[in-house]
Amino acid sequence: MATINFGGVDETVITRDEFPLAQAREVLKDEVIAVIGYGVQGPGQALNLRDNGFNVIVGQRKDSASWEKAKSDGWVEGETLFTIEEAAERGTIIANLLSDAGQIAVWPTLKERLTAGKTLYFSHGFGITFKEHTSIVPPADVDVVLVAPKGSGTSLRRLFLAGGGLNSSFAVYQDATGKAYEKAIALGIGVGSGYLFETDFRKEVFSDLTGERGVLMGALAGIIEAQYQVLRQRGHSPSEAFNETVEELTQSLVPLVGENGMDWMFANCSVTAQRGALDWKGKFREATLPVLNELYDSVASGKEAERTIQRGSTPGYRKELEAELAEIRESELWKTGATVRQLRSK
Ligand SMILES: NC(=O)c1ccc[n+]([C@@H]2O[C@H](COP(=O)([O-])OP(=O)(O)OC[C@H]3O[C@@H](n4cnc5c(N)ncnc54)[C@H](O)[C@@H]3O)[C@@H](O)[C@H]2O)c1
Ligand SMILES: CC(C)(O)[C@@H](O)C(=O)O
Ligand SMILES: [Mg+2]
Ligand SMILES: [Mg+2]
Repeated sequence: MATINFGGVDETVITRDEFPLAQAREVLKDEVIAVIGYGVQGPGQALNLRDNGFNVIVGQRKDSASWEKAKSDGWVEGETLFTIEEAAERGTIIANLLSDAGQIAVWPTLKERLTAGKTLYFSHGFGITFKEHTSIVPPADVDVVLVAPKGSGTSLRRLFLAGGGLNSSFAVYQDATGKAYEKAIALGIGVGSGYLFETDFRKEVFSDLTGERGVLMGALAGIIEAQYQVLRQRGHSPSEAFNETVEELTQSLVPLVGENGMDWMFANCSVTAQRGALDWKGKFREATLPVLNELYDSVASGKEAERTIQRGSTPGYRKELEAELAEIRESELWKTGATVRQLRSK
């Protein structure tokens, strides 16, 4: 463990230097990690764990698209790929990577197989924190831990294959064996984390739901739509509106922010741009602060969880979701994006 100063605040974090892969393998050498669910996080975590030398099996609904995907990723039926019931039976660490709404329906199946000394693992504090809505209450004699990669399962796998790691938070909710803490860290290293920072289940879910509804996804998509609309309504072409709103953001400026911070990105743009951005930044902050506070309140009150569960448990919801995504894909903005992406290689 290392104490690192983050902008003036000391935090204890774990990196692969302090907790190398060999140590993680030693901690988990007698464990069978059953990754339940093979959607987005499932493949990323299961494949990274497998390639890192851990004993991993996958549990998935048979004859689903994800079952076929698991087979094409090299998981073998009857050897490393099982039904959810059988994988949970065989696993000593049950990694619950079903969708958050799906976890409710499958919970009785998992609970029955969580015998004393096993570990229940999550990548989100959702099920435990919102137990009034999910009824997920683990038996007292199992360890309950969390490792939440801060990014898509796709990125977790891509970064791993490129020799890097995605930062993750980790938490222990219940330590029945006295070893939950080291197991959580070992799992975090095993799934391919960059550095690990500690949290608790409640803070993880509150921050995660806020982040994805806010700057990371919801606010980003909303502000892009708004600016594109303004430029189009003021007579600019799709190319001009898209390049000034999205293409430059993703291809030029945000990578600069990632490399060296916001001020460095500013410093690498014209003085004209810097003056304007500095003058307008505050207005955007003040305009969005009330919305972000409203969002946090909605998360903290359980309203967001309730809606996620209610929508996610509605039959046919996946189709509705796909229709909403198709509406975005088919909009002028994002159709322009598709054309612009094709032109990148020209
Ligand atoms: N998607 C991400 O990149 C990401 C990132 C960090 C954390 N997480 C967390 O990881 C967990 C898994 O998320 P995900 O996005 O990979 O899930 P997902 O939506 O891709 O679904 C995962 C699997 O759940 C299965 N499933 C859903 N409902 C089911 C049911 N009723 N019965 C049986 N199987 C069912 C699906 O077949 C799928 O294989 C969640 O807790 C999520 O919040 C996800
Ligand atoms: C990848 C995200 C947005 O960070 C994750 O939180 C999710 O729910 O998929
Ligand atoms: Mg999330
Ligand atoms: Mg997240």
